[in-house]
Amino acid sequence: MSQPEESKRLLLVAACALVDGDGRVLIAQRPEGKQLAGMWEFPGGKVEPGETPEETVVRELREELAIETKVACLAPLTFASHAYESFNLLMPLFVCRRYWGIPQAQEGQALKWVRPNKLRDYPMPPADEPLIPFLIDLL
Ligand SMILES: Nc1nc2c([nH]c(=O)n2[C@@H]2O[C@H](COP(=O)(O)OP(=O)(O)OP(=O)(O)O)[C@@H](O)[C@H]2O)c(=O)[nH]1
Repeated sequence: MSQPEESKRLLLVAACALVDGDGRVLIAQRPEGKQLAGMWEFPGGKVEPGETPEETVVRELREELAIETKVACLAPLTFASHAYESFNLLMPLFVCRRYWGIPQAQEGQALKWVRPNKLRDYPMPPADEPLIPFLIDLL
């Protein structure tokens, strides 16, 4: 059952477009069993209490992809604001070109490096679609 508008919570999620030397960005496929399973998304996750969104990205890149980066290596690009049925999502999107290690899926998720103008070939959560033109412009 959908919740009335006024009781929807605001969920803060921080996400990152990792960029390689060829100007491609990394997307990851949400595993089966999760909400929005099969959709391709930017690495990231919920901002935990006490964290800055940048710290969330550094942590999530380590947990999901086993790579290291630094807060100083994250540049804010834009944000997504989307009303899902049960929550309102606010998702800053950072760009990261400097990181250490080769991304390897730590949670069984498929990974793909994609040129921004090909992102529309991959089904993404509805919140993500408005982000694509910003990446096309940047890269
Ligand atoms: N990481 C990420 N999350 C996104 C994107 N777009 C988008 O709508 N989301 C939503 O933001 C939330 C991210 O939360 P999450 O990844 O930490 O959580 P999850 O659903 O995997 O749950 P869990 O980690 O608690 O099991 C999900 O509801 C996800 O659908 C995106 O590009 N990247």
